[in-house]
Amino acid sequence: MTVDSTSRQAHAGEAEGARPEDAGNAQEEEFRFRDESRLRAGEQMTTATMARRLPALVRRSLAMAWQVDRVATAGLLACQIGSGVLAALGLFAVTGTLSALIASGDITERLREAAPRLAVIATATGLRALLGITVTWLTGRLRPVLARAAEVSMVEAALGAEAAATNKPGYNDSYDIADRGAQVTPDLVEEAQDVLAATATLAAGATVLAVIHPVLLPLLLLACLPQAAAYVRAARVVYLAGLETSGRRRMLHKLRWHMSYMESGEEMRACLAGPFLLGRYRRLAASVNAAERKAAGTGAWMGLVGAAAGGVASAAVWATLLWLLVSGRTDLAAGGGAVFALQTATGSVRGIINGGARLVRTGWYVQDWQNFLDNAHGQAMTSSRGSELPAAAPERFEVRDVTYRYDGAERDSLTGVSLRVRRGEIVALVGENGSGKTTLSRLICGLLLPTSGEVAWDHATTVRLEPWEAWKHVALAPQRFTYLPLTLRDNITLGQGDTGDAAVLAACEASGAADILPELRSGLDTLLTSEWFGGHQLSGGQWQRVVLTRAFHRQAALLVMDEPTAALDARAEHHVFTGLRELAKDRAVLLITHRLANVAVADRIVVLDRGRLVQEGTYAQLTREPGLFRTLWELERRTGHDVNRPA
Ligand SMILES: Nc1ncnc2c1ncn2[C@@H]1O[C@H](COP(=O)(O)OP(=O)(O)OP(=O)(O)O)[C@@H](O)[C@H]1O
Repeated sequence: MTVDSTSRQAHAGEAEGARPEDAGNAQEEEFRFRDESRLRAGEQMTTATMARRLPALVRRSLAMAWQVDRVATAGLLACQIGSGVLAALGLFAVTGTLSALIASGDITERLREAAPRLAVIATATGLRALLGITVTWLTGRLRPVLARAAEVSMVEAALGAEAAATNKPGYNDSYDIADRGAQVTPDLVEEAQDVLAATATLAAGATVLAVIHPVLLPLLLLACLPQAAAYVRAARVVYLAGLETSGRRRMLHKLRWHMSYMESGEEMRACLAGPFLLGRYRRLAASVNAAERKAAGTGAWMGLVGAAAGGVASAAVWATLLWLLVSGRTDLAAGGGAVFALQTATGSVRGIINGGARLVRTGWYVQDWQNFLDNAHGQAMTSSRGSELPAAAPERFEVRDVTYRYDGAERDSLTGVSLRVRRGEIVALVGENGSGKTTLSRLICGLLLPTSGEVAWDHATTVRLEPWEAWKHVALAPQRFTYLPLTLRDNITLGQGDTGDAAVLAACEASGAADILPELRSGLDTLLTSEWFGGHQLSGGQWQRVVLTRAFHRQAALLVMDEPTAALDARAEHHVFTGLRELAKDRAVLLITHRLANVAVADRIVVLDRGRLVQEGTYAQLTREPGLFRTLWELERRTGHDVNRPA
């Protein structure tokens, strides 16, 4: 589709008779989800750079394989080396046998002389077959474990990164690319071993060839160079195309997900979004297909050129051998062995070239994975934070003149904000959409680190604290919460605080989740999802009660509730707010809500406007004095939200 025709269709929604599947924005079509910096980095990773890095990559992958399955890793190495040695023995025996058979003399005598070598050939062939089967078995055993381990290491790296890293543009894309590397880590180990085995066989062939005539081996190696270069270049083209299309492929995955899965299925149907999204999907898929087709075509051409060059070069080597024989520089008996040795060595060199090209390509992917592990998208927490332990029971959480700007954002989300909340106190954060309430709560929890200013827990700033130790003191009921496909109990405890059912049930009482329990077939042990058989699907408000239970169950010094009752019915909301004072007895509570009638429960109210703190006071003060709070509060009263809700 040309840009012109696309831009005409950009206004398809306005045109009469326009088809939704053709609707779209021309600029959007032009926007190829390209991350130029990543592409540049990919292009800089040349074959020579990769060849230099390969040994380290293979070492690291082997170390990981060793960690997850020592027996299989050692077994595979032993089998590959054994196979190489056997191939060498077999080769020596074959060339010896051929020389013996071709030599002059009595045929019975020649056969008798060849017999032990024939036995060696048979044994070596049999043993190699056995080793081949063992390699298949051990590879099948190691592959999935190694791939899973690589995936887990990525999740650990992702969790070990600053939350800010995940907000950076392109984070998910980098994760996907790295994930592809994780999937092919076992290939790296396998391909390295294949190359090793082929090298061992080549060594044997080389020894035989060197004895027959010193020119043969260098000639053979030289002849294979153009083919090797072509294969590696073809692999690089495919790799770079993968990088270039990764953003678009992610989008395809997302669109498929939204169109097919339960979560968004209803909206897709009722809003007739299907044809529109399918149209978008098809256009995007066509552009990815075109890029991949182009790369495959270029790769195939390079392969063809390489193969042709390889063919010509091999013909030259064979011609040299023929010339050696015809000119009498090599006798016929040695020539017979040379033919076989050359055949084997050529096969080995091809194996090394093919394996080597695959190894380099896999190396590029695995390098993406390693990059992610090493710097977790450039923001590993180990390099940005200290290791100080928080107080056993932090008393005071203080924000001092904090400014915060998200990565890639054009303006600050918070500017010069100061605030303090102590245990036993409820502080409410209010303000219009986008005023910075959630961002401020993330900073107080230590999830984000300030761009300037500081957040202190008692005397330690969050940047100096060991984050995982610090978060033991935080209970967070976020605005956008996570539906975990686990049992109700696991959804509440998240595997922590083994305090028994009494504590879990008390938290359920406080959040109102206790009302759900009679509906659940296995009580706390019911699986909360219908994605699998036997699971139970909760409603949106019921899920919010579960998330509140999760926060209440944690005996944390800081309780942050971001729109905790947005999905709750009036009775449940009333229940949560009447219980809040009791919960705050031993906690510092930060409450974010748009329902201003509810903030009467707070000791202090802080009002944010476009990232700045504009008012602070009690409910009584702020409802009296003119200002943003009172304006919003009056609007709420006029639209009837401020009704006294029934208990
Ligand atoms: N992950 C993010 N990456 C970039 N910018 C963000 C991110 N999250 C929030 N922002 C920006 O920061 C500003 C404040 O957002 P924040 O979510 O803190 O507001 P809020 O007051 O909690 O809004 P709401 O009432 O709608 O929940 C907004 O302009 C928003 O666009």
